[in-house]
Amino acid sequence: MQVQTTALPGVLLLQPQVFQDERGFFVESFNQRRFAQATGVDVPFVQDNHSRSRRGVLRGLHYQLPPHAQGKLVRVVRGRVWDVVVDLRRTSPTFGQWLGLALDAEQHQQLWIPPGLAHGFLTLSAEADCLYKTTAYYDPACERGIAWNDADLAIAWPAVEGGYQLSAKDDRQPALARAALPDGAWQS
Ligand SMILES: Cc1cn([C@H]2C[C@H](O)[C@@H](COP(=O)(O)OP(=O)(O)O[C@H]3O[C@@H](C)C(=O)[C@@H](O)[C@H]3O)O2)c(=O)[nH]c1=O
Repeated sequence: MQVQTTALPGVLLLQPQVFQDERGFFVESFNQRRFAQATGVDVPFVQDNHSRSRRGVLRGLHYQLPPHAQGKLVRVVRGRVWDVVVDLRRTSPTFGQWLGLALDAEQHQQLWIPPGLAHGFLTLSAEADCLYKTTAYYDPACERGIAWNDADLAIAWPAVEGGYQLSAKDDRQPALARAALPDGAWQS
């Protein structure tokens, strides 16, 4: 597994080894020991999520507050998305900065997002299936969001034919400046 650091501390782009042959491919999509060795992150994952989205669907930007803050290991098994994370860790040198990158089913990349970042994605292909593991259970009471189009963040979402489609909830998320953030640690 190859590990690439990113502009946001702790956010890692992982490239697992893909075994191609005449039948198709094989990949270890998750191996706890290999993941811990490669990233230095040794955390239990407790929930696996799967969402399907049509082109133009934009989900996000989502996070959960402590004590249910989530680390997420994200991959795409069908189609292509543009994935975005925003650093919400007040003590981070990159607080308030965002990172966007493409994830797709062909390349099998995975994005490790530690607790303390908001996450979202835009579907670029006709359909996309996104799978992600989380380090804490879903907790609606701790669920929070930030506006995808917050002018201060100025996220450069790619243009998509037909425009963006959001949930009613994501249509009215607050700007980062008005978002509920903990002062202290994000780790659960
Ligand atoms: C996230 C989640 C949702 N749900 C339910 C609540 C709701 O009725 C339905 C759809 O929820 P949402 O609209 O929040 O789904 P969605 O917009 O796909 O939310 C997800 O977005 C991406 C970007 C993330 O990073 C995830 O952590 C998660 O927040 O599924 C669960 O039961 N468990 C979960 O873990």
